Amino acid sequence: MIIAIDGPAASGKGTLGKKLAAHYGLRHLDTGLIYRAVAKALLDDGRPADDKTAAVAAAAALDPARFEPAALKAQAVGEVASVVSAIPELRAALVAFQRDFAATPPGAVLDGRDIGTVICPDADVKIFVTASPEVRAHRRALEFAASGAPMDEAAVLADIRKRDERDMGRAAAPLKQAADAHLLDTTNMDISTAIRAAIDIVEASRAGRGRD
Ligand SMILES: Nc1ncnc2c1ncn2[C@@H]1O[C@H](COP(=O)(O)OP(=O)(O)OP(=O)(O)O)[C@@H](O)[C@H]1O
Ligand SMILES: Nc1ccn([C@@H]2O[C@H](COP(=O)(O)O)[C@@H](O)[C@H]2O)c(=O)n1
Repeated sequence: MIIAIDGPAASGKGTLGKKLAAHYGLRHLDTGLIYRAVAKALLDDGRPADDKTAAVAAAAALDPARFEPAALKAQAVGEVASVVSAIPELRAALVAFQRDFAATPPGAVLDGRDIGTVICPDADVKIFVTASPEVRAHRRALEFAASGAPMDEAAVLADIRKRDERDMGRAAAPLKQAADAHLLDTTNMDISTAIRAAIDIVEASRAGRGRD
């Protein structure tokens, strides 16, 4: 089974992706980490975020087994990731890895921005998870504070709005809900309610097409 989860920044994609993968015994790929790793490579090398050649070279050198999520989750890395991810050549260079991951038994949950629309258009289940920008900013600010790197919530909200706009407005694989994706708005749901709702979506989809 392949489950595609897309949605805007800090909407809860990774949280749901991890839980669904554990629940169904699938592998999980947070595809945002890939774009963040390319962004970090450019930052470390002092390259501009729109350096196409350096971005494609960084993609070719990536080793997901060596990703350090804590460093990649920094706000500054996310900001550059949302610029670098608009480069069509970079996106093209990353397609095969993501599709191979999805196709490897026993199946996978991938979360990102273009999973249901571009990477896995034939996914068994597609979920588009969202929440209001204010709620997402609040959750992310709590997360930054808990990690020991507190950030002003208004600044987090501004960053989220800017990233959403870039991700939805770019020409290459923009963030949008696939026509056959189930919308999950978690604005008024706590984590356990959101997970239950996501499992209900998967179960309803499986029942609809005969369990696999
Ligand atoms: N329904 C929820 N209620 C409360 N907090 C939540 C909920 N869903 C996720 N969170 C929290 O919100 C924060 C962002 O969630 P998460 O990292 O899963 O989002 P994301 O969409 O994967 O983010 P990114 O865009 O960076 O990939 C985390 O701290 C997570 O614990
Ligand atoms: N499939 C994807 C995943 C991510 N991006 C870009 O990377 C940025 C960081 O992603 P997070 O999920 O970790 O927030 C994001 O803002 C996107 O620009 C992408 O384009 N496609």
